[in-house]
Amino acid sequence: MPGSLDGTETPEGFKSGFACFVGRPNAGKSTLTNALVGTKIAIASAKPQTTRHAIRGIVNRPDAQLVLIDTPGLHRPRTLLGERLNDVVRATWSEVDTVGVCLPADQKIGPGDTYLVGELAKLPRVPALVAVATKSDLVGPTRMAQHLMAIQALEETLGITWTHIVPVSSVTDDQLDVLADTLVSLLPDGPPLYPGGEVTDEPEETLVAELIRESVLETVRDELPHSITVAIEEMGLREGRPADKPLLDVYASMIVERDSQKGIIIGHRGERLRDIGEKSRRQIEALLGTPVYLDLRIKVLKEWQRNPKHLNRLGF
Ligand SMILES: Nc1nc2c(ncn2[C@@H]2O[C@H](COP(=O)(O)OP(=O)(O)OP(=O)(O)O)[C@@H](O)[C@H]2O)c(=O)[nH]1
Repeated sequence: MPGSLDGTETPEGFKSGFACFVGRPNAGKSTLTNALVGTKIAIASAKPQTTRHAIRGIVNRPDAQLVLIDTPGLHRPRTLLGERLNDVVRATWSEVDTVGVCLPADQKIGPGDTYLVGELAKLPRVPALVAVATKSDLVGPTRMAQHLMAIQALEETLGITWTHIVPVSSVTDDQLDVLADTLVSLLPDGPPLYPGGEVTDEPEETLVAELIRESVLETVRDELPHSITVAIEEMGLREGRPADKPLLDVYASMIVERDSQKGIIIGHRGERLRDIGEKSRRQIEALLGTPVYLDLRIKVLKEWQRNPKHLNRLGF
């Protein structure tokens, strides 16, 4: 008996399953996820390694439901955080039906890419691999042809098989439909895994923390390395408000490693901190559709990336 979506029967031949995009930092994974899902969920930014959580977007079509998981990048592990992230990545890879390996067309295939694909090849159960030549708008046909040949050549050097190789651009919407069809074709038959129009099953607190982190990175640009994380201390609707005038209280901490970084975030006379707070608040309101009171603080947790106690508290 097929499952039902909004009370209607699942059509014959309906497909559903999971996919994730992998690739070096800045390969265009988040942008591609957003372009396919059509809602901003994963966090895209010009800075590498902004995606730390497995954020899912759902592509709902009349013939299929494709659940996209946005994993953090695989690192050559140097810190405990790096190792934990790699475990998360491998666990995700083992659960999906297909992995889209994003190889940006404006960059030569490098050691980072071969390392990544090599790691995929080592999994006990290798998912269907689709090579996605991202950012096709940035190159001409000659460069694209070279790139596609280099991608093809990985089959022999790494002992893998691409089920498909698809060039796409998330910016000009080039071939996104082809990619969606390709990924859907690799899913098993089955009813929708998530009924209704949900686009994410990530807890709201995680999304809110990611939005704040994005605002910080946008505001401080190149002055702050990636040693910042955001923790939601408390989040809830304020009691005693009339039902038509809800207010969401959010108490959040931005966690940095050094006092000097705290100064960078605060800025001259606290201007930056105010900017970050304002930007974050507007984004959270847009995401959740509720007015927000945001209490944003900065904490210095020395060397949090290396300390297991801190990592556990932060959910890594
Ligand atoms: N021209 C062009 N730029 C793109 C395209 N896709 C992504 N970008 C840009 O490339 C940069 C990185 O994109 P992201 O989607 O954040 O990359 P990512 O792979 O998720 O990056 P990490 O989170 O660091 O792993 C951003 O500045 C995007 O705007 C594309 O199709 N064309």
